[in-house]
Amino acid sequence: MHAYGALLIVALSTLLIFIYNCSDQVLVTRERRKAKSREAAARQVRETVQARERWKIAKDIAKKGKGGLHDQLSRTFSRKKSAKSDPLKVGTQAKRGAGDTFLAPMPASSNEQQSAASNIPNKEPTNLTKMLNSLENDPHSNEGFNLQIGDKNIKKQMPKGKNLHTQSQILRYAYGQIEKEKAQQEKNKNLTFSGVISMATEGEVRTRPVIEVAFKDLTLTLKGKRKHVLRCVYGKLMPGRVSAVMGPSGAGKTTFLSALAGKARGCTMTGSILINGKNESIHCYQKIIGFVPQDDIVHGNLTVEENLRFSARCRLSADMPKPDKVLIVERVIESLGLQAVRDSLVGTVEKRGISGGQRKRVNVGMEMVMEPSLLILDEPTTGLDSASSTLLLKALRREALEGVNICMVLHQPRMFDDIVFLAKGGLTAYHGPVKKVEEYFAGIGINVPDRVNPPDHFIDILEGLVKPNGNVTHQQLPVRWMLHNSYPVPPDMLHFADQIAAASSTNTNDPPKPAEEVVDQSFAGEFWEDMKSNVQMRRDHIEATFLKTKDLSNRRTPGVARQYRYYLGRYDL
Ligand SMILES: Nc1ncnc2c1ncn2[C@@H]1O[C@H](COP(=O)(O)OP(=O)(O)OP(=O)(O)O)[C@@H](O)[C@H]1O
Repeated sequence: MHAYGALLIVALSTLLIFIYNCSDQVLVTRERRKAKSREAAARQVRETVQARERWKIAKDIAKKGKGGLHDQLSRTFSRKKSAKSDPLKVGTQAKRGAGDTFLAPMPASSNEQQSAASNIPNKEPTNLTKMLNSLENDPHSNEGFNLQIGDKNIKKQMPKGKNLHTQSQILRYAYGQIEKEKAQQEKNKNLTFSGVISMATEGEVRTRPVIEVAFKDLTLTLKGKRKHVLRCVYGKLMPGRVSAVMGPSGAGKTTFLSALAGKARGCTMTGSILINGKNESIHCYQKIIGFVPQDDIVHGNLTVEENLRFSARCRLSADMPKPDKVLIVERVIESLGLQAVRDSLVGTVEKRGISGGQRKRVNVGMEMVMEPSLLILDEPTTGLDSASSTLLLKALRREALEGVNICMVLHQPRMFDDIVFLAKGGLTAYHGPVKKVEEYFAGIGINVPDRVNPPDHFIDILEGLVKPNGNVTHQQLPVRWMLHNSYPVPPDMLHFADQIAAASSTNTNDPPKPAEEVVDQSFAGEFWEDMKSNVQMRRDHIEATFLKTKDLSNRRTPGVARQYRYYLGRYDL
């Protein structure tokens, strides 16, 4: 009996060791098979596209040939006909009958032109096109994208997932769509921004709900410490535009993004954030807000594709067909240039995976695949080389073309529409279109020297590294912005307003007073305040994690049980 038991244990252990050692091999083989089927699908789609191209060229040639023959015959017949019809001296064009088929093409009368035009389907510009035209002409216009959250058209505009079941069918569908989009892009190269959108909207492009974020007198104060980390911020982030937040280190850029995303912890927030003009909590839209923090959000033990697919399956609408989810993931892989490493493990500290730059792109991709309406990114290009950051910014630009509102902290000044300059203390020094930033600073006497990048120069001034010329001091810049926009100036900053007024009248410059008085506290008082702020921070965290807010995003994501199933079935397509 004992011998049998021991034998059974040994057999089971051997089996387990065998399974453990073979599991890697099984997974590798499975990955290889998947890669093969993907390559086959891509090849098939490419061949179809090439065949279609060849067919189009042949059709054009045939058409030209037919046109030549048609013209020749037309000339012959029209000579005979005109000789016959000359005596009748038909001044105006007679009605064309069946026998006139071979008549040479004649200039159509205006009536005919009109009727011909009326036969062409009348392509009225869509709402999105109209809006983008107006946005191009007036970037400050309050007219946003017209599609609102809760719009019933959103579902209608979704691409039909078709009844695709097998992996190769789904992949062929995804690659086919991507090839189509590439061809469209190639065609649209010379079009303007609104031209591209109008082409896109006339096709079968899905439109996302839009989020416009306006903030008024937004102030964040550290609980217990009464220190402002963000102060009196006014402005608006528009859908379809890329906004960059810039400023010196410690100015409060990350804090600003966290406040926008509803993730600011340990702070008391005053002022208001309006979503699409309504005073609603940003938490109600969490399902359609993407947030890429500075730290990694990727799973090191999954491959690039698995990470993206897992995020898409858990965060896209549960009603969306699987092929459409695959298409979205493929599109993101393509636009972030991750094709070459799609099957590579992301990696952990112990196990080396993809490079740091690729990892950063996967982080961004994790949020792009959930098709956000508001995408917030904290330094997405940090650590990337120039080519990779250009690629990433281009991918984000394409997202903006779909109406996504993008706001990110950037250090490299390029490829964005609006800019927010934060000065130390979380105060705004400028917020508006990038085109007008130089004009604004020149208006207050700050000119950019030759061969210096304007945003770099302004950040150096805000940091206090470069002294601005004239009577301006870097501490005055936020108050100058408040006065420029007639925003109320906080009482403890009024002396800056007085300095500015005095400087403009007498050209004198008083030494700046300290912005905030430092209150000396006893050890016991400091200890008590620290304790209080720690408890409040914990309470904030628990509230944010466990308290449910009303969802207004109009997206029904899979429940926890289903997400867990996706997690367990990570190798499933
Ligand atoms: N919850 C918090 N608790 C304590 N201090 C905080 C908190 N949030 C923000 N701060 C402080 O606010 C200031 C601004 O921080 P933030 O991370 O927003 O700066 P930043 O502009 O993003 O800087 P960097 O460019 O260096 O990342 C810092 O001094 C930071 O210590």
